[in-house]
Amino acid sequence: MNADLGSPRELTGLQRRRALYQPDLPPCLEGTRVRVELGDSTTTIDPKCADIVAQAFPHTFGQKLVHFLEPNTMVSDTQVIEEHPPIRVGVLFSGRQSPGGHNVIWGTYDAMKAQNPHNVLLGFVGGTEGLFAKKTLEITYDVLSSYKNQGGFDLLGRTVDQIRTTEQVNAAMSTCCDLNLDGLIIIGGVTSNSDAAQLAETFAKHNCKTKVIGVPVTLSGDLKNQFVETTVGFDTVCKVNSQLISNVCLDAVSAGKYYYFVRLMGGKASHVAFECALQSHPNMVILGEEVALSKLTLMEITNKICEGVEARAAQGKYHGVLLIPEGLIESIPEMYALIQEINNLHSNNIPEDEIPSQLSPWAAALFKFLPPFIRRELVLHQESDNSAQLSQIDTEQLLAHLVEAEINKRTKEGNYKGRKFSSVCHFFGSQARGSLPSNFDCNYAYVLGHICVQLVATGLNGYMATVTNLKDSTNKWRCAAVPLTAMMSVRRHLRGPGAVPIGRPVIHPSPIDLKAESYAVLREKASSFLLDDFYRTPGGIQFEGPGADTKPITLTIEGHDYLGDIEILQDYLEKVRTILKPGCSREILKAAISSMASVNDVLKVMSAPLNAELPLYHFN
Ligand SMILES: O=P(O)(O)OC[C@H]1O[C@](O)(CO)[C@@H](O)[C@@H]1O
Repeated sequence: MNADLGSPRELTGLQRRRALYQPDLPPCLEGTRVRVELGDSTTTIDPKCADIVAQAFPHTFGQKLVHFLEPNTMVSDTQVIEEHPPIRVGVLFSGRQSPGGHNVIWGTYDAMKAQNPHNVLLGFVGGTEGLFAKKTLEITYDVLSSYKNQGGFDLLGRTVDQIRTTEQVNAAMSTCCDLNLDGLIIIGGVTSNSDAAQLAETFAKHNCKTKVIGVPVTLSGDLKNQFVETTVGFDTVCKVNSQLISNVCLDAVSAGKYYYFVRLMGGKASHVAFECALQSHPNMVILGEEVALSKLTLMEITNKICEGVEARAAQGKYHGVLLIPEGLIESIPEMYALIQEINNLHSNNIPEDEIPSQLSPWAAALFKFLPPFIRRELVLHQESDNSAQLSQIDTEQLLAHLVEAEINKRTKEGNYKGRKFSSVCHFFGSQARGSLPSNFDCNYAYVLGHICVQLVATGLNGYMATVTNLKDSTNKWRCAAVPLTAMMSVRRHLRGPGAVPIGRPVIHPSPIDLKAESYAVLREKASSFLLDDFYRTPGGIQFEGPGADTKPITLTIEGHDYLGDIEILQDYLEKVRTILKPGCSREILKAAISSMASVNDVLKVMSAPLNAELPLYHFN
């Protein structure tokens, strides 16, 4: 563990200014008389798995949904927390670094101190290992001061995102009992929240008083379902990556000689690559979900890219930008089968260097076909969820290598008459993960921290803190909590009616919905993206001024009551265009903004449409 964790740090001017930013709270969380309503009982996200989940979680399955009420709502069946006896809560970063994580802790701290100044918040230093080893740091005003609205997870750090074995669960339980904790807040993605559910169940079974609450924090944006609209960190990571991608696009078109192959972090699902494509308009993006659906082979993907290269060469263009998600490699059917074999060998404790010789003849042939660097990366030890280490597999280099070989072949055969193909490869991962969080992530995380405290105070166990209506301004956000078991399912062997569920219930990463409106928007633009160099420059994250409160494009598009009606959008856009002239004065801008339904409507209009770019407006 790093000895510097949690120490006060010297902040730059920008960091100091960010530390002063005060996230907004929705009305339902303001004041000390927060009202909580219990709603319908839950089953699971996949009704076919309900029995299995119920059996695995007899103490925590089927609990009710929880809503936080607006201060003036008249409802009879509500719980108003009048008195707040002092509570003790522990918090840890279980998942991977994601911008905004610190604000969950800040929100928790503020809510606890508002309830009762004697409340105690303990942070576990070093994530799960700190939890097992009872290594804590008391969170105080001073400790927090240099971490508010800041990137990283370095207030507490993290180790392995895993609380799963009996030994680990028992260690966590004895820590919570010894420290007399009323609540344990686990910050992380699908894996961490699945483990949180297991811990909640075990604590309930053993009458341990600690209530376990999960918080959806992961840059991957894949903890997404009917209850969770997005995760903390996704917005920031997409904004930072989109800026980097757009820089690379401008570089590519300036020199006119390279193809940039950019792989983006984001786990198994392609949400980050998808959102970044909508924000920066690269020439091509290949989503893992599309490849899995069409069962495209490695060679078919290579040919698809080569066709794009040829089409651009026919227009005299020898540059381009291609985005791929890190999970693409696992979506390619033959690679998936190979990776599964490797995973099985790992599970049987076969050492990395012996894996190649133990593969089936079919898998061995594919393995041999791959370039040596990919072979080395494929056999690396597994992630905590026993899957391949996607961040370590240079799929962008593999594709660049295969495309080059194919273009050379076509050139020799006389089928490609353009210039030589050249590529530059990048992996954009931790560059974005460590960023200062956007206002959206700062607010979202801070609000989630507040919700966690109310859940612990209400005595709820095995819940995830959630916020919906995120596409709107903070004062319209709806705060809630959902039993973790309601998000669980069991993977099936085969698709179709004969499918047999296998494995233990967990919260699975959600793939991109290829029937969603946002995906239709992307596909509609695909040929223009490919040929027209329709690059978009969203710029760096804006912390103040117009643009500071923009939301992820996918989140806004899927907010149907807003963007579903394209005519309303165009109407707004027209209004903005006529009222705001480039370089207009601050007064006109203010008047224009207040004449709109809300500031957010204006900002959404300015940020969301793909085909209707607005000029930049400057304050005079
Ligand atoms: O930082 P680590 O431990 O290498 O983890 C990397 C993984 O974590 C994530 O950032 C989030 O799950 C993935 O996108 C990535 O593959």
